[in-house]
Amino acid sequence: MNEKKKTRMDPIFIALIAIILSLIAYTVYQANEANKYWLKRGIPHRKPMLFFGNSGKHVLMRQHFTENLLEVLKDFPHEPAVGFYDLTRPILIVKDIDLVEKILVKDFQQFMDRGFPLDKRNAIDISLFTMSGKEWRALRYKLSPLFSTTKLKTMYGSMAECSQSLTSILDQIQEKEDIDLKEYLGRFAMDVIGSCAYGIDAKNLSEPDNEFRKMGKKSFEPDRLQMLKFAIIMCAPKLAKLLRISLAKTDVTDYFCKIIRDTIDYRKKNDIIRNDFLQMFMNLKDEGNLELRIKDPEDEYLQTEVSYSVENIEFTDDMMIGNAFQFLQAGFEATAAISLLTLYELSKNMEIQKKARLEIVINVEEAGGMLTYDALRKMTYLEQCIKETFRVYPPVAGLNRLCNKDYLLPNGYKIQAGELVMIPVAAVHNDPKIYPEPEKFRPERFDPDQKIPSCAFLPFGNGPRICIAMRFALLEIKHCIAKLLMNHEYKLSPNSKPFRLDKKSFFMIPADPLLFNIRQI
Ligand code: HEM
Repeated sequence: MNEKKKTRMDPIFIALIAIILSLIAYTVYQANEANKYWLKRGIPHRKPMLFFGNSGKHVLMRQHFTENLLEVLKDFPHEPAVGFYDLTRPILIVKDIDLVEKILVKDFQQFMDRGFPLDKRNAIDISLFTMSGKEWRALRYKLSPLFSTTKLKTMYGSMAECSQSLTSILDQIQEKEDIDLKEYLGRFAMDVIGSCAYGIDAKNLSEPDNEFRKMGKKSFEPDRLQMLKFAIIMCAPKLAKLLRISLAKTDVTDYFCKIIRDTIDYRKKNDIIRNDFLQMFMNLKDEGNLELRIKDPEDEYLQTEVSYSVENIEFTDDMMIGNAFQFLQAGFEATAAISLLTLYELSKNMEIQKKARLEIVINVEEAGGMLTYDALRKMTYLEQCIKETFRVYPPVAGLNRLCNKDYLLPNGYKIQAGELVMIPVAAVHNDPKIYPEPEKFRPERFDPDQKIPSCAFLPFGNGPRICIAMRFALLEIKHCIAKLLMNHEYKLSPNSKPFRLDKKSFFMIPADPLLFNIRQI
């Protein structure tokens, strides 16, 4: 009886093994074929590994993505564009700054989208960053006024309140005590965005163990599952859609979305109108539609009144929540990282720190002892220090663009419609032809009389898809550093380990805590 059962199972078992082996063989074949893409296109590239392409070390968290790109590009110092495999997905890396300018600015119409495969069923993934085409254009147009000078001046008061809390906490620190500034700057950045964006007192500085801080930190904590999800979304977008894979971490997004929803309800119930990001999203939702004015190229010869056709694009609930969440999240990590790294560089170069402080003190005195918006604007050397930090540690490794129509490069090579292009920011920032001795920290590179080509400095990207909040982020960082340098002197603690990049992080942040000793002035 047992014998009979065994013989009946065998064919099923064999068939199953055959199916699995065929699937493996098919997957290996497909991956192998994918690895021939740049060879067939005649584009210089590094030999890819099966399944891992050229990004294996990064995906396995053994190398930061910025280092990954720099290492590959080192093999091709004279090539303006190089083929790269992000796992199995081919991407054209363009580092020649004239080409970069064409892609990001001059021929933007052909490189308008980021090519992020967006699954609209995941509300939280819908944001200005991931949106494309007409929807992106209409929303970008509506949101840009959020960052006008008038709006920034209004938000400046909230920033000043948060920085006052920060310096009061730092005042309590003893001179010889080692402090990990990253934690304090992270709390400050969260309080600022909570307050400027949503009118919330997030209390990260006063109550460091609160839920807002924990969730904010968690949203950027890299883990292997997140890496895997990202890899599936980028390399197999159809599979990602089928499995409804989202980059969002459910507990984090649930928490922040609840805050956003509760704040909206509270404002509606109590007729509260504020001058912040959330109000703008609420107004758009009330208007119902985003109006898109489309210029008809056929009419351009008329040269007089240009005629527009108008298209209405619905501003959905999901768009409101997704964008509100992205604005909240985008403000957390990168601003704190750059503030920390500016203080790190200024602590390694005490002369630069002294020079920056002198400029701050003079301008504050001229403004009657207050760190006002206008006083801050005059601090050009401080701004140069921050820009140099951005050059050395650009938070975002690459700017992605999707080519939507065949595009001929000056060297005769064609970028095909549907191909992904990436601008490797750190490679541009480390080009010795633009920045001699790029490994050195030199704020003088950004002296007003130094002419740096516009697409040679890209921490916020460039062109119509440049970071919408660039001025806000710069203002926050500059205000924070000015306030800290006004009140304290910063030195690196002898116990601080040398800077080592955190390979697991999305941004360029240190793997070990940078320890400082501070002295009240
Ligand atoms: C130091 C801080 C920041 C850095 C370094 C940074 C960097 C960037 C970069 C590199 C891009 C892509 C640009 C491109 O593709 O050309 C971007 C886009 C974007 N950023 Fe930022 N960002 C920062 C802060 C913020 C903040 C605080 C917000 C929101 C309040 C924000 C909102 C956005 C949005 C919505 C986009 C998409 C813009 C679009 O596609 O139209 N960013 N950012």
